[in-house]
Amino acid sequence: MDQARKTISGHCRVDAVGKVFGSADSGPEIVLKNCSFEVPAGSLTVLLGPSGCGKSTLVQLVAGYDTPTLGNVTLDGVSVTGPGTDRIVVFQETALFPWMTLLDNVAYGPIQMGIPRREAESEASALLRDVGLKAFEDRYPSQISGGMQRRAEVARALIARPKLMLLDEPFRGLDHMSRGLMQEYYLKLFDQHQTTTLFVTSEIDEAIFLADRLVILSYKPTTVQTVIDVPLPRPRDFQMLTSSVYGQIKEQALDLLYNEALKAFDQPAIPANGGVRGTA
Ligand SMILES: Nc1ncnc2c1ncn2[C@@H]1O[C@H](COP(=O)(O)OP(=O)(O)OP(=O)(O)O)[C@@H](O)[C@H]1O
Repeated sequence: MDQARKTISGHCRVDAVGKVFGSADSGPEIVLKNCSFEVPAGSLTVLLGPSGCGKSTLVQLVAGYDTPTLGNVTLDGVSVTGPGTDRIVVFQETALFPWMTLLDNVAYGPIQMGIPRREAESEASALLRDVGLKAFEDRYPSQISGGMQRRAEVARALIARPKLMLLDEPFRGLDHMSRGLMQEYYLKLFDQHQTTTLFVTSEIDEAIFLADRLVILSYKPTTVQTVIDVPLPRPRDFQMLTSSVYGQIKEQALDLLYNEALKAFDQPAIPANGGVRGTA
């Protein structure tokens, strides 16, 4: 990867965003309320919040797959009004084409954009090497493990040179050891490519280990509780999980999240009419 590709673009602002879901039948559900935070260019910013609080909803709004009810999202000062090639989302579910080899999967996007096949394949091959899959580039997705599939997906996202990478719980569902290894791998990749990243997780350890800054969310109606800078040096390794800085940040994050997680746990089921009382 040449220096020219190291970018300091991708500054994202989520400004006073609100999102209400619902229908005439179910009634309104205020999921996000006055949510504001920034993803500084070149940073790895992690959104951390209890399950169901609206993290994926925020990703959808930043990706432009959905629009806020209130507020605004900008990327490098330009309002997000729909999906664009400047943002790539990597989801938990694999989106690799099962009928293509890993090399073809990663080279697919550039070839579609008109890049000559040899050039696209050479770049795809270099990226697969970066994610530790060089020896597997002729395999099909079904012939590799779940963790390898996620790495191939990250390679496929990086080849598109997005300004902003959005990763929505990409390591969810992997076993504990694979997840830890994926985090280390991902950090190496981030240090190398420096693509501005918004990473979503509900795992505190994963969040602190990866983040330059943590954006901690409340439970619904969800807003930003606080933003915590993570001053752990890079490159990082798992030894840092025992450092005092790490311990202090974890304590702070746990304090903030515990009560919100309880709210999520205790939430009563929403009745079919969304809890709206009839007028007798
Ligand atoms: N398209 C939609 N229509 C109606 N409600 C929605 C829609 N998308 C999300 N919601 C509601 O928004 C809330 C937040 O969902 P979201 O998936 O964003 O949370 P999350 O924090 O990503 O959850 P998890 O950590 O469990 O993946 C939920 O109550 C969900 O039912």
